[in-house]
Amino acid sequence: MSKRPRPTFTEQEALLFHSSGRPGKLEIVATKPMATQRDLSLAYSPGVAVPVLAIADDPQKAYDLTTKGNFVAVITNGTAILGLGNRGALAAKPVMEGKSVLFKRFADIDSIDLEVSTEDPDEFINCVKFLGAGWGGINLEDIKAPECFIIEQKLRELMDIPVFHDDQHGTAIISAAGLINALEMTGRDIKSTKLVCNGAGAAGIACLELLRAIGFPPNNLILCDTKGVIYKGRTDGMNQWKSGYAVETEARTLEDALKGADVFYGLSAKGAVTKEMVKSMAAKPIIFAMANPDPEITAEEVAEVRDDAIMATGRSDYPNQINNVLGFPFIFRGALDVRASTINMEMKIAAARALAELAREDVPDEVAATYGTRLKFGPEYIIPTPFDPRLMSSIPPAVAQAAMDTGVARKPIEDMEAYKHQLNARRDPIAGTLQQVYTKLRRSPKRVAFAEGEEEQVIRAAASFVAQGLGTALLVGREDRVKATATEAGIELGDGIEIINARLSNRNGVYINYLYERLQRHGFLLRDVQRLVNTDRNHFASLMVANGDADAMVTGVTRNFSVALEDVRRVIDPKPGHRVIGVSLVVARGRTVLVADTAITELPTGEELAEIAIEAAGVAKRFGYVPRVGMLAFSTFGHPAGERSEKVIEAVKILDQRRVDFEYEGDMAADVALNPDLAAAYPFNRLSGPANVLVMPAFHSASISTKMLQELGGATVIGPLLVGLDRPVQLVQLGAKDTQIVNMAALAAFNVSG
Ligand SMILES: NC(=O)C1=CN([C@@H]2O[C@H](COP(=O)(O)OP(=O)(O)OC[C@H]3O[C@@H](n4cnc5c(N)ncnc54)[C@H](OP(=O)(O)O)[C@@H]3O)[C@@H](O)[C@H]2O)C=CC1
Ligand SMILES: CC(=O)C(=O)O
Ligand SMILES: [Mg+2]
Repeated sequence: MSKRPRPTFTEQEALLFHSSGRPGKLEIVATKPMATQRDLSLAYSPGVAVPVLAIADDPQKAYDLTTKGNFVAVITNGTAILGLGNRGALAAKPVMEGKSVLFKRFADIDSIDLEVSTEDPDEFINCVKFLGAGWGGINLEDIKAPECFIIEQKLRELMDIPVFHDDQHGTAIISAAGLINALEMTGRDIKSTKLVCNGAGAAGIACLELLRAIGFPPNNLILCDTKGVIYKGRTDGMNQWKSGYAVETEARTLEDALKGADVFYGLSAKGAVTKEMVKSMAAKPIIFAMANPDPEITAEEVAEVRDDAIMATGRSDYPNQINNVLGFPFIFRGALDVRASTINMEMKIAAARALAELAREDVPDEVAATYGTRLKFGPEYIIPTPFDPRLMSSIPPAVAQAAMDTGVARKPIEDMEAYKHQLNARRDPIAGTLQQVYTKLRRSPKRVAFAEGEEEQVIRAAASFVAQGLGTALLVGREDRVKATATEAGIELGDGIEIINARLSNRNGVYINYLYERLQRHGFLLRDVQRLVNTDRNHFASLMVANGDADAMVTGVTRNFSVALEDVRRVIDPKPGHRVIGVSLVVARGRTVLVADTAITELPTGEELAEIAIEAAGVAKRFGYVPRVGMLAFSTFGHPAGERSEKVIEAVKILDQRRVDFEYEGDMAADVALNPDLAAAYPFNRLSGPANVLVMPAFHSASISTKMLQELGGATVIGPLLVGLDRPVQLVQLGAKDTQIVNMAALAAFNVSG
């Protein structure tokens, strides 16, 4: 089996990720203006009394007047944190925060984590039942068996919102989906397939419950725990839930049970299965080793002893990730959207079937771009990945439909097609965009020169670039300095990082000749050029790229953008027939737009604005978008008239003449370009939807608007990306942090300007 490169990270990086900036992973943002006295009077007393009385009168109104309908609480007591066991409620908080941000990231669900510090089920139940009315649903998490069964069952009885223990049902749904496909691929029938599940806790028991519900004969399902096989008559380490799955069998150990078995489900702990056991399984065995963070047996170990296995783990860095992240955001999305009172078995089966179905479908272009390759239904692709954008439009409708069919939907969906469109609009596209860049690089790693190689954050970025399998990092700097900084900061300089000292490099002769040729008629003496090559890292790194010694370059941490760009431009020209511009990716409220020119031309002419539009549309295409370019001004279609708008009008005429192959329109104000309701006043507008590329009338408006969006609008801004140079170079902002540098290095290596 082929292995994807592992996006490894160090323990230090994991801690820094969580502690940097605002500690933790979540913040709460107001959705209504809180600016004036009137706003406050409406948000709080006295205005808030009106919705209070409305809800007191009709509790269902809480869905319309509060966050309830889009709000899920992730609740734990920390007794079974991943496969790490009982580590206490507080230690579970990073996992629960993680789950909350995944709800938001994948399904636009707002969520809060709650850590309840008790191991007593009754105390836990009491706590949750009194708190729960304000939420649309409850995701119980990492609570150990058997207490989790008591807690969930009781809360389901007491509450009229979905209470869903994700380790039980989420895992059961995702693994069932993968299994349905693996069975089909290996020509097996559900009625005669023998499955062994190691782990008789929350996840293991629920998985078998779902398998029975989809048609597995109970006698073909063998369950094991730390004491071995759960057979009829066993008394040691038993409870009523395990008893429900006890079978008549001679097998007493996992080793006995796996002899000749078709399927292994691992929901226990790292390393619980040996290669010998895998060897003893039936032909074409199906092995789902799902313990986190490390599986029962690794894909490599299985590959050593079998070449006919279908292998899946809970990890994102190998093919076939069977992890509940594929389910919970989308299952709750569907349940919340019909205001379901519960998540029942029919909804779970519908989710599993929809997920299995999705992996069999042809992968459309947009998804292929996200994966970096066109995956095909087969042993290494039995289940979609969490980044598959189709999950959002296929799982929630299936869950919602099943809720409606079984009478638990309090607000049935009237138009399913319209609902699917709404779901698509809720997706956050930028993560997919960056994911696509990273995936492509992993398949075709590049050599990237990090010009400011002695800076701590640059060394950190280089180490991360290499560890993520994106390529080789060439740190330009003095070896002793780089090493001393790395040691002091606790960064390991492993394979894949090369330190290149400009002064000692054997390429200097070549670089000096190259640069002298370019600069000799621009007032530079040979001595000046020698000094630049030997002592200036931007010149040196640019020369590496220009002479094919590096594929791409990143710089800018220690120098102003314009100064760094000047250095680079001495070495590298614009690509013939292209214009150098800056494009920023602005991500806000689930929408990504490209803004140009955010870096170079101060007051572009009409001709220059047209060229900027062409370059920016090219970048949009490289990212997999179909460009719709809004040529922005303070005017909309000639009103009010003004000198800058005339340039924009001229640019549109030039684009008309050039018959470019993308949609563009203007002059138009930003709100008309982005808001279809406002655009409706101009029926002749040629854009088929809201603009996704905004060409600003001048550098100042581009720079000011993106920076304001970042500071005031909560937008994430990536860039400006330098576009139109003959070689891939990216400049980060002065003082950029390591993650920003890695992103820019990756974007440089990906070569956004094509
Ligand atoms: N991939 C995914 O999406 C998910 C994976 N998981 C993983 O499943 C595992 C169990 O989680 P969960 O069910 O919540 O935990 P629980 O604590 O509820 O259950 C753990 C079960 O595993 C058994 N067990 C532990 N170690 C071994 C071992 N070495 N050999 C055999 N049995 C063992 C325990 O046996 P006993 O009863 O004898 O104590 C118990 O039955 C974890 O590793 C977790 O990360 C869970 C949810 C989702
Ligand atoms: C993924 C998950 O929920 C677990 O391992 O517990
Ligand atoms: Mg869990």
